[in-house]
Amino acid sequence: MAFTLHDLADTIDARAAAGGDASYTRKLLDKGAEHCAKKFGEEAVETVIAAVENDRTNLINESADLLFHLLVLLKARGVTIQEVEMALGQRTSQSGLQEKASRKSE
Ligand SMILES: N=c1c2ncn([C@@H]3O[C@H](COP(=O)(O)OP(=O)(O)OP(=O)(O)O)[C@@H](O)[C@H]3O)c2ncn1[C@@H]1O[C@H](COP(=O)(O)O)[C@@H](O)[C@H]1O
Repeated sequence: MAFTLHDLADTIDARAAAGGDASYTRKLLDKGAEHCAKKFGEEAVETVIAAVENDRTNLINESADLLFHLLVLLKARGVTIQEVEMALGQRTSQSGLQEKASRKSE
């Protein structure tokens, strides 16, 4: 069976609950949400560079780093992947352009 973001989120939950610091995830979380956000930003920039350079292998690897750091950031702020999926699910009844227009009128 394919490895999913839910599997990764479960691993991150387990690392957060475990004692000690022999874990990169735990190290990030112990440094706080602001540090996790900074790391996510760095990975986003590296992903952008890979995309602009049209480096397919790097784009895949940087995207994996980016998604891992997003899940750690969500964990640091107490947001679950299910909540993000719910937000995406609520958008399926309208197009991206409609969703953008509705935000402008708020
Ligand atoms: N998917 C990942 C994953 N992707 C990227 N990374 C780490 O993210 C870091 C990003 O690279 P950088 O060069 O930006 O970071 P760095 O210079 O090493 O780190 P800093 O000292 O700057 O924080 C690397 O150290 C990668 O190993 C990950 N670390 C862990 N996971 C997953 O999380 C699981 C739990 O990992 P641990 O918490 O380490 O047990 C692992 O089994 C993996 O499935």
